[in-house]
Amino acid sequence: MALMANVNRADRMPMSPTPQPAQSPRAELRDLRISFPLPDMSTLEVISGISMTVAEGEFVAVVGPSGSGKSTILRALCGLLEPSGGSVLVDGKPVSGPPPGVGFMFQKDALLPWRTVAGNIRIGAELGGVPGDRREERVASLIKLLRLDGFENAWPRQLSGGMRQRVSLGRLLAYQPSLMLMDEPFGALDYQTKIAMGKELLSVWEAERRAIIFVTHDIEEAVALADRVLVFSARPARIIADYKVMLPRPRHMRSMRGDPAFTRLTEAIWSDLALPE
Ligand SMILES: Nc1ncnc2c1ncn2[C@@H]1O[C@H](COP(=O)(O)OP(=O)(O)OP(=O)(O)O)[C@@H](O)[C@H]1O
Repeated sequence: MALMANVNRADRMPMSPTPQPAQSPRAELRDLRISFPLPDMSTLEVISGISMTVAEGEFVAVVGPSGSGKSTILRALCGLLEPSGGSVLVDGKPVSGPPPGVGFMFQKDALLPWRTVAGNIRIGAELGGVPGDRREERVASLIKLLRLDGFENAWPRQLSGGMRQRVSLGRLLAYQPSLMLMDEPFGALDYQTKIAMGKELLSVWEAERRAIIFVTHDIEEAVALADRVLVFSARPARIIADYKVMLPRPRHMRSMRGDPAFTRLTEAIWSDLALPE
């Protein structure tokens, strides 16, 4: 494990066992192990005993090398694959199929091209069981929150990449998930749009406080957004560090980058991942 000389030790939480939040966790992995069978009859061990919890309303970012198994844990949490060992719980219940109240957002948006902006967001409200008489109100408030006013009747093909991701986020929020699984949701956007989307996500998260697991390759993005940053090792993945991000909220994307605490934490994670200068 990397040296932590530059980091306030209070920022770093004990590695084992994972601390239990006071409220019942939204999501919990207990000694999760996942292996995949390979065509030559051997097995690929991807996750080797990960334990973690995500409390209600907590924003947890996950960083780690490519292929370390970050997306795999999200797939396990949404019931898309069965663990080889350990357990996966959402709202205290073992996951054995897509759990209710869990929503996803991926790098590539999956907007329906035959539905307008409002229509795409409305799907989330429909699937999330928002009563018919409250759907339009919910859709309208999300359109406002995500600054999509004036584009309610636009088609996905008429939108920029950032706007499409804002619509995806609107659809996810309309579903009213208690746990949001986000897999590099802004990874395909240009730098400026990515920063703007981070700001957008923070403002809706600060308003709605839903639990989030946010997978990213971008260390600065992880620190800027999250309450905690988990660092995965190379495959088979273990959690090699669990940082509490002590930066105050509300966070301001630009000024925060000049904060020495921000720099110390990003540098510590760079060293954990042994990334070159
Ligand atoms: N169904 C599968 N069968 C075999 N191997 C798989 C399967 N799904 C994932 N893997 C392997 O598991 C490993 C972890 O994949 P995963 O997509 O979780 O990594 P990741 O950390 O999200 O990577 P990246 O950051 O590049 O997106 C990879 O080596 C991948 O090839």
